[in-house]
Amino acid sequence: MSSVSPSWLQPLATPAQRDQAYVSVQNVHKTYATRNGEVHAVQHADFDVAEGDFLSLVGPSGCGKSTLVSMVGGLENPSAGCILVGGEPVTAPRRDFGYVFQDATLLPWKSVLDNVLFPIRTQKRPVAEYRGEAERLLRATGLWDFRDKRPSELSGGMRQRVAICRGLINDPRLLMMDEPFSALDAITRDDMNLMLAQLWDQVHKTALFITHSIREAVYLSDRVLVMNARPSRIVADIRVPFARPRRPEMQEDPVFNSICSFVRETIHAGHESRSAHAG
Ligand SMILES: Nc1ncnc2c1ncn2[C@@H]1O[C@H](COP(=O)(O)OP(=O)(O)OP(=O)(O)O)[C@@H](O)[C@H]1O
Repeated sequence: MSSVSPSWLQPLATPAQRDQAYVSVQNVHKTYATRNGEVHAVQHADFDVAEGDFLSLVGPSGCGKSTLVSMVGGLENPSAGCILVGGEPVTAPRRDFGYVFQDATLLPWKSVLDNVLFPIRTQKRPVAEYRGEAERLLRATGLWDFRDKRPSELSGGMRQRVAICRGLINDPRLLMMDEPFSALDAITRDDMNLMLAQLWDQVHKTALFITHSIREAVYLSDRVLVMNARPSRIVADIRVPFARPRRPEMQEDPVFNSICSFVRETIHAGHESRSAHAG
């Protein structure tokens, strides 16, 4: 790697910008007590996310990505440190959050449309008022013609699209997506990436996205945080220098490929230094 930092590589943790942050993760740690002792899942996570940014977390398996995003989403509590979203401490899941997980977990007896509207029903909001939004989302993701189908009649990619529509139906200010495409084949995954990039041009939401695919992270994101293997830390912060709308040709650009190489090398360097420690 060159010793001159490229312009897309940002300094780590810039607290001076904290006032403008929408999501603020402040020196967060998470330790799990297990039968075999303590597991330090996340250590010293300290970063902010501006409103409207699509931010991806990449890093080796087990480095704490899901734990970190679960804490931001109020599904887990930090052992130390604090997380603010919109200036409010996060202590539990919130109505203005949306979630999409690796497994779409759709209700098998409900139609596509009813699955998308399900959070509205559980939150006891007036379903009729959200039908227009459900239609808009289903059209934007190419699912409108399948609105009356059951999940078992859909492909894996279609089920994940339903899960994304469901995550967006209540117009969340923050959407968390934990490896939503990891169970899909490579061709479907490419299609999902194009679909999500186009959807983001319309919805402009703040998003936290976890993926093992470096190219997917760089293609979809405004910003990519690279995490090291445990004890996990954020080791690189990249501002992806491509305007929206994102075009598939972006993936042929030398800068795109330089960023992907940098992320890969950074992750591998963490692995190597850990192996050296272990030895
Ligand atoms: N509920 C839990 N109890 C005990 N340990 C846990 C728990 N949840 C996660 N861990 C541990 O915390 C560490 C971080 O897990 P986490 O799932 O956050 O990593 P990850 O980076 O998302 O992994 P992957 O990429 O494989 O999904 C792992 O060592 C994991 O075994």
